[in-house]
Amino acid sequence: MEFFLPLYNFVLSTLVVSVLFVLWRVSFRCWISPSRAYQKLKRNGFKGPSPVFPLGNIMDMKRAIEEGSRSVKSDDESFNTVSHDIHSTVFPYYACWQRSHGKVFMYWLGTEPFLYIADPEFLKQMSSGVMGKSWGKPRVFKNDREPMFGNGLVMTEGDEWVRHRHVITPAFSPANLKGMASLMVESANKMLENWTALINSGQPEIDVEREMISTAGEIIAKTSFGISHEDGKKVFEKLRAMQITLFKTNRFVGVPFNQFIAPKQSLEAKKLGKEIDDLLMSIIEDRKTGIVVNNQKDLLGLLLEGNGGNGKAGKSLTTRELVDECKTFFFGGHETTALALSWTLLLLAMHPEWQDQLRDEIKQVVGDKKEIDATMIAGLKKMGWVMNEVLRLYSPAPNVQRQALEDIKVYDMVIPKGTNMWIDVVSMHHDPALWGEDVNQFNPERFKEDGLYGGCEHKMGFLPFGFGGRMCIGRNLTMTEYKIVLSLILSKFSFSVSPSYRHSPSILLSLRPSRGLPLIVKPL
Ligand code: HEM
Repeated sequence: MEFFLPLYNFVLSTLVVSVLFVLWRVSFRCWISPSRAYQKLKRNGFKGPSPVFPLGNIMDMKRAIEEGSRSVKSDDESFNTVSHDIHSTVFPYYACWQRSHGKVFMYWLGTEPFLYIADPEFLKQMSSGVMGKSWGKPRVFKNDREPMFGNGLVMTEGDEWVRHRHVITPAFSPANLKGMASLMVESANKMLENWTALINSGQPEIDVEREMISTAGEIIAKTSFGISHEDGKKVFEKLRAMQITLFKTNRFVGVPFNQFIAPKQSLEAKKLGKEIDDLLMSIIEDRKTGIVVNNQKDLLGLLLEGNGGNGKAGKSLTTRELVDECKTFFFGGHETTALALSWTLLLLAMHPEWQDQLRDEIKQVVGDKKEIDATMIAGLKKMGWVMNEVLRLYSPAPNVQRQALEDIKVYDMVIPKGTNMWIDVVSMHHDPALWGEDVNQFNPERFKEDGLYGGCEHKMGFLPFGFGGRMCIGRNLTMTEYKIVLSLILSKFSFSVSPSYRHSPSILLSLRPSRGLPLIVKPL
């Protein structure tokens, strides 16, 4: 017995030390480190709602959402009137905190500090002198969205981001986008044939949001990695399933060990992520080895050409990186564009005079040619104003995020390294101080004289595609797709708001009509 005593003591003390170590790590991550960050932000003059450990302000946010939905019953009159004054509907907690703390304050998602910004001048001061590569992306979202974006462009940082952006940018050149236009026309025409069949069968009410998501999904899958073969279709379906798994659940982002709150969903997302990676990996390998002889001008083809072209180490992307970029294009690209088109159809349905104006413009630009092509895009000026006005009122990307990778000085305050930033685009786009008293009216003409900023009082007040070096890489692709799809729709159909439409914009990563967008569609 005495022989075993030293071994027993050793095992026991190792166990105690290990437990103490784990406890220390947990309390450092969950308590000590956030408390230090809290004190530092407070010392620097940043105020905000008081957080409660370990949920931060999450319960306040949930309460504000519940109160908002309780105050609007489904048969409520307010559903039948469409108000574009949406900030307090989609972000009730920020609207409430703004009233007490102004346009810059701090709040907490679990144990993660966030600096909320809805003041364009503060944003300008904060970002001047910080290069694209010096911004981080909130770690808490990187972990959470890993199965969707992997280490693709949206999430990379530092020199890695520079390398990815440098390799990918040429794929989005105007010449390459022109090559993709025919894929867009093809998918849009397929959708419109389907509409004609529905209308002929006596169903003039069409949920245009569902239609746009599916068509834009097909377009982005074609333009990213080619959907023409069966594998492409499978990827597309799995990518959609993963998005729904990740964003339709209550996951307490920012709360330590939150993966154990919805373990089934976390595992499901991981499983889907792995299946998508395997499918994309085999598509890429087939292209690389020439098994699929492909002269399609999709983004993957262009990136592979780029890779083969210079072949320099560090100037190309590995197969793993290409997989992540294909996923990033899909998620970053299809829903945002589809929502821009869906909200446009709603606003045009409410303003038939703008449908007429755009139809006249399309007739002038397309002339006696049979159909729109990429060379005509630039001529559709009024359509450009409409697109900007829709992106202002219903910005599909309702926020932009950053993380400070080093201390950042703004006026006499310091934003400490590690602080996350949440830039509230919806608030700035609906701020009467920036846009005037008609801020909540649909008025595309505000972009007539000032095509870039729509007469906004501050150049950082209109940010549908973000800002600085990290601005959206797909904005020209979106513009091309938007104008092609909208021109084809307007040339063949007119539309009005269905009596069954209920106006309920809400956030599910992007800003979407949560009860669909039924319109009554008529052939011209
Ligand atoms: C209406 C359509 C779109 C909207 C509103 C939109 C909006 C945005 C926003 C707000 C950002 C963040 C910018 C920042 O952090 O400053 C972004 C980044 C990005 N977008 Fe888009 N986007 C759209 C379409 C697309 C498309 C079609 C693609 C690709 C095919 C795409 C790919 C990306 C990528 C890869 C990034 C990350 C860029 C980087 O960090 O360097 N987006 N987008």
